[in-house]
Amino acid sequence: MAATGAVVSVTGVCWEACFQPQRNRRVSATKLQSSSADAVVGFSRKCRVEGATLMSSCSSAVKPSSSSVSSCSSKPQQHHGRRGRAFATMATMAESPVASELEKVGDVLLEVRGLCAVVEATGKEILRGVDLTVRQGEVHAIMGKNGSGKSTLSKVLVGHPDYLVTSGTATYKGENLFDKEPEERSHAGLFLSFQSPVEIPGVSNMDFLRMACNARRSSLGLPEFGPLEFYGFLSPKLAALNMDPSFLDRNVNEGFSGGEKKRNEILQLAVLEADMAILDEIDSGLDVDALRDVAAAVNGLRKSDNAVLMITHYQRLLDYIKPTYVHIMEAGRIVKTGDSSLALQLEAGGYEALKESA
Ligand SMILES: Nc1ncnc2c1ncn2[C@@H]1O[C@H](COP(=O)(O)OP(=O)(O)OP(=O)(O)O)[C@@H](O)[C@H]1O
Repeated sequence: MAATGAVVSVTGVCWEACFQPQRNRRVSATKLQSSSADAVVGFSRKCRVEGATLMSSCSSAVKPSSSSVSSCSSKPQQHHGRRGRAFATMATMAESPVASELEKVGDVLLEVRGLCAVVEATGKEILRGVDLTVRQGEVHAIMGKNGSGKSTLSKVLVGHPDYLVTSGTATYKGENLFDKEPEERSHAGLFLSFQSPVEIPGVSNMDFLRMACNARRSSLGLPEFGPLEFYGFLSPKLAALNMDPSFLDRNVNEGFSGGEKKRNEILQLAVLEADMAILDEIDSGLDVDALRDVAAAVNGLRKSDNAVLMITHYQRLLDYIKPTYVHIMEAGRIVKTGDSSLALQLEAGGYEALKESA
């Protein structure tokens, strides 16, 4: 199933369509039904080859800005032209776990230290020493002015091919995240909901979701769902998001409105078994009802052993999904961390007010 882009985004395969939408514009349903293992392996091989090539050619090309205030080294550590996406377990979308359960201090799920990354093609430095620790049961909100590097951080974590990590570390579940192919990151339970979800013509939403779900289940040693069984599994999730079943027959995101695409991203999140969901501006483009539905769905997925990292510009999302921590990102690094009051302070006075209070 190489699905082509579709399933790759979940298993590592769909990645290709997501990040090279022009090249992968046409993904046939037939292709989706072919062996996903072949697709994933083939894709991984391709990435490794590209990675090796890019690594060698980039070592001289990458020259972080001398005006940068970062302590990032200029030597790329690893090419991250690999992708992956995953999602978190969804027992029910209706109810959040009890607060006391979530308030327990969980194990560290993701630990990022001194992460620096550049645009692979130009060497432009974007991430300049990000430090971040996410524990199980936590919700982290990352806020920051436009262009501060929030989306880049999320994409580097899942292995977007546009970026090179030049220094720093990211440990996920105790293992080096950057040692993993994107699909391995996905299988390990890392999921990214895109800020601008791509359309995948030729691939029905139902096929995409089922293949993504089954790829994840296989990686967990669980039996795959047949079409009918999957529909039974999917229906309540669809209902919880107030999505019409007709969306399942349409091609992935094709012709969807901005808000429908966001709901569809969360539907993907809901059918996948992930441990860490990175949600990049899931609130953008949503009307008030859709925001409430999407937030309820995310809350319903929260468990004591998973975590959410949300990128947002607005308090309105945090009214629904309460963050454990709020981080402010500026010029490629996290410059301030606090509790939910930090977002309220930001809402009231803007970024200048935060600087004054620093
Ligand atoms: N592939 C790329 N090629 C060139 N520049 C890039 C690339 N990716 C990111 N950038 C630049 O890096 C900076 C950070 O981008 P990023 O999308 O991470 O910001 P952001 O904080 O998510 O912004 P916003 O709030 O507007 O979504 C921007 O100046 C952007 O133009």
